[in-house]
Amino acid sequence: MNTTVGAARGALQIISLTKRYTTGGHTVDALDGVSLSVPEGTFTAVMGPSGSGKSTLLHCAVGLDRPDSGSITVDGTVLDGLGERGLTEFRRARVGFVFQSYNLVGALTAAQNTVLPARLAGRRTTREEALDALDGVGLRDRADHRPHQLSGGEQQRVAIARAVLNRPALICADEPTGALDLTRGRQVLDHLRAAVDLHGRTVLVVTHDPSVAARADRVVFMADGQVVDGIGGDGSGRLDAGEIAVRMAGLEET
Ligand SMILES: Nc1ncnc2c1ncn2[C@@H]1O[C@H](COP(=O)(O)OP(=O)(O)OP(=O)(O)O)[C@@H](O)[C@H]1O
Repeated sequence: MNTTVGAARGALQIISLTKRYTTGGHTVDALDGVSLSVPEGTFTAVMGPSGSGKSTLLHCAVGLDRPDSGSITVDGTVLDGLGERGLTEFRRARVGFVFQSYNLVGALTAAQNTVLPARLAGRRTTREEALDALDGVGLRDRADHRPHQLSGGEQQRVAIARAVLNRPALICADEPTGALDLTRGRQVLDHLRAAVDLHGRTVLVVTHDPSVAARADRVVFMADGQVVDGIGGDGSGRLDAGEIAVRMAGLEET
């Protein structure tokens, strides 16, 4: 089944993506014909049972992994034919990461980490720019701290400042609040929301948490490597965490 959710044009367009893993004679269709369009300036959450293909989808969308077939376009850049070097340049210039496994460089200060992707992409940056970005996540006074001197939540906020400063076409987050307490998790979501509402960024978040998904404009549900359901995205206002939890429970039962 191919399911297309959302508008025809967008910051991210995924068409008929497939990805199969074969390990020790065992085959898994991690992505089984996923089509998804994420409009610019929106916040989309991806939910689904464990093993449904969420991380694989996110990794393919940002060029960290390659699908077996299908097409991915991010803000006009078609990833399909890009070589390793092209993909690396694409990631540096066009995507902001808030991933647990793609975190801050330990030897650099918060300010240096914040401007790192922009510098790697060849853009000149100033300390003032870094301080402004850190100010946006309430961490201006921590600019000269190194990651080990920051809490987990503060590190996530530096990752968000970094993601926003680089002006990427797409900000992707994998369980951005997973390791955080309620208050810090809420702050991280406030900052991601502000990146969309104040800076017009496009955000894609994978989460298991209905209250996190409820902060999105739209929730896309996956099961068995396919997009099987969606909620929101029609501009009708706040999503309801209870409704999201009910849909998730339905997927986990099947
Ligand atoms: N490198 C790999 N080798 C073999 N199988 C893999 C690999 N990566 C993922 N898979 C399999 O592909 C399927 C989808 O995995 P994926 O990590 O995308 O799911 P997920 O929805 O993100 O799960 P979770 O919520 O548990 O993180 C799973 O069955 C998983 O075991």
